[in-house]
Amino acid sequence: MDWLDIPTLAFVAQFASIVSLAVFVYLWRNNPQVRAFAWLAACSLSMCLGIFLILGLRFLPVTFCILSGNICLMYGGVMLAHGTRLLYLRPVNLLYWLTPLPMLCFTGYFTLITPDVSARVVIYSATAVLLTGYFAYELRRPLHPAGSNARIVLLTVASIDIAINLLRVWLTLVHPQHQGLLTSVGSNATALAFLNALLYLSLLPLGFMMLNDERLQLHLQHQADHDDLTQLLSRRAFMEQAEQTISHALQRKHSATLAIIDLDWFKQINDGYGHLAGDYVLALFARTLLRETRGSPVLLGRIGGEEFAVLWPGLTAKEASIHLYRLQNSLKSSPMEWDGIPISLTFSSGLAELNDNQQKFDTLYRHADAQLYLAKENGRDCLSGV
Ligand SMILES: Nc1nc2c(ncn2[C@@H]2O[C@H](COP(=O)(O)OP(=O)(O)OP(=O)(O)O)[C@@H](O)[C@H]2O)c(=O)[nH]1
Repeated sequence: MDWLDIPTLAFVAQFASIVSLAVFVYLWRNNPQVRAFAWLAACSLSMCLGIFLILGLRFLPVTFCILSGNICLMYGGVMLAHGTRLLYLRPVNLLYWLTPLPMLCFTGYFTLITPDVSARVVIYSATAVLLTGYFAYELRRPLHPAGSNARIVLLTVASIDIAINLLRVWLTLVHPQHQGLLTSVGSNATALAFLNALLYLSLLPLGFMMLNDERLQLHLQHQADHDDLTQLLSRRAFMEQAEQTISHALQRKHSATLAIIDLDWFKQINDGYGHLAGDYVLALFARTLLRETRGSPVLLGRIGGEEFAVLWPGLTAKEASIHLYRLQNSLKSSPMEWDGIPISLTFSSGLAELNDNQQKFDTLYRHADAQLYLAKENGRDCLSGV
């Protein structure tokens, strides 16, 4: 079969390793360590296959050039995927690492298959400039405090990398070599490829340092934003996030509903069964609240001792009340137990909906609070403001 030659096999192997990597990373996307190792494993795999297939042809200078070029592209990909995740403290957007894949495949194809040596060098150098430029562009976003030194290092490396690759493109265009598939390119261009690969390799320890740093930051941030007992948002975090959610809803002209929930006669639970029982009831109530509000985007917080807040972006008060009635029914149909003794628990809630008079979180909150007061006045175990 004519088409099944060594370079095609090399390209297919490289492509397959990238696809399997994509699947692997996607399946394990919640584990940053796995993502990093998956990238490295895929890099090593494609390097090994490349070495195996190309060394067989005994054209060392070109092997050297292709390997270093691919190393630089792969590590560019690693930094692109992990650099953004590490630096901006937000989950990896699939597009971040899918974007460079076609570029990497395209480059893989041209580095291994096209018969024009100069074209190969120009194409993969230009791709490297694109990747690095994209990565440097991503660095414009604010970093978490521990990342600012890393940002300087990364920007410096990215600038050097872009300069090296532009130089390679220029050198190759000035001294083009239109020869066979595996013929040596100019030694200057090869040396620059090696330099580039070294540059990216030096970034690896930095990448791992940042990975650990990010995990620590995320852990601390989670602790600061969540209430220990219920694992819901703390009052401060809820207020901050609710304000943002409200301004987004206003921009998009969506509705939003805030409910403040207060457990009824909670002091009696503490007095009757002890503080530990009170804690248990609070934690269990939070879990039930989570369960009964699942299915729609929602912000949940514990904003006081036995006071909770729920913000539903996109829902009217009537729609939001359906969740609260469900919660009420759930508490009644399966009462909590402490030491085998059933504890009946009810709550009162005040709701406020975003409308022409209530355009700010503050007013929404005050209105919901006033409604809660009415609910308590009306004998508790009811909703007000629907
Ligand atoms: N166990 C426990 N109790 C808490 C916690 N935070 C606040 N409390 C108690 O919650 C009780 C709230 O009592 P009150 O404000 O009188 O309210 P209530 O008894 O629920 O009465 P109403 O709200 O009027 O229905 C107080 O006894 C607080 O000590 C907590 O984290 N754990």
